[in-house]
Amino acid sequence: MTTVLDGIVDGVLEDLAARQREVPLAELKARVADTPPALDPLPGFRADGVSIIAEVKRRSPSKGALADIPDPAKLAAEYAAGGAAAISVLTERRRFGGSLADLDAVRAEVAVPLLRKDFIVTPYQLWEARAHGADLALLMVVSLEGGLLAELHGLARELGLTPLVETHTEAEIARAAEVGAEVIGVNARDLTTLQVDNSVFAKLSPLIPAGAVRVAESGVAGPEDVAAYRRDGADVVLVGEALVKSGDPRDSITKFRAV
Ligand SMILES: O=P(O)(O)OC[C@@H](O)[C@@H](O)c1c[nH]c2ccccc12
Repeated sequence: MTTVLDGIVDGVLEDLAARQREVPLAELKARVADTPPALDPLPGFRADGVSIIAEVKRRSPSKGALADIPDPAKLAAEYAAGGAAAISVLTERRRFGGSLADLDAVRAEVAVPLLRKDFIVTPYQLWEARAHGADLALLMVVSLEGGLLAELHGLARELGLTPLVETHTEAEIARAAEVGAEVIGVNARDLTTLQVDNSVFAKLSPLIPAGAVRVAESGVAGPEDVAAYRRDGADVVLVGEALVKSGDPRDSITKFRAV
């Protein structure tokens, strides 16, 4: 059965092929050599209280248009001022309206760690992430079969990137643990069906190895949702929609951090 996710990844691979024709890997590698080293997000993630990853997200396959975000750097500056521990920049174009240009713009504006949020299934995308100033990269277990998860996890770390290893099931947590993931996310949204179920985090959180950072992803509408994730063991909560639609994202993050 083909899922929503399969369709997204097909589009990602077509866009990727076009970029690879434009920018050979050797050129990306040269850019990486000239890029300042990646920032370490772990101290911020492990700090007292709940940490927030604030996402720059224009639209999504499940919700359609969320916000225009004509100036992603300005939004990111608000996120940083509110005390976000990291900023997630969606770079997927077709379904989420993002780009590497958004990542560049945000990188030029803020000094907080940046997550490249995309459907990363090849080494090239990790080199791109680093070349465009990302400090973290999303690796979705569901999309990385066989040895690919370990391969990309290893390469990310060689590049100084911190992998955020995203899961949605018990079996995926086991695979994240197997590759030694230090930062494990549980997405409340099943990307094969787009259904959101916030209770998935509470079920899977106890299965995350002790010592790994626990990230609750998706499904936050307000501070009470952050508080619930926190009670269920989240060190970090990743929020998109509620922040891009908030009239005052700085204040929203301040409230989320205070739960
Ligand atoms: O807008 P929300 O419900 O706060 O969700 C943010 C984030 O968790 C979501 O954008 C996300 C989580 N994992 C992903 C993987 C790919 C694309 C998007 C995502």
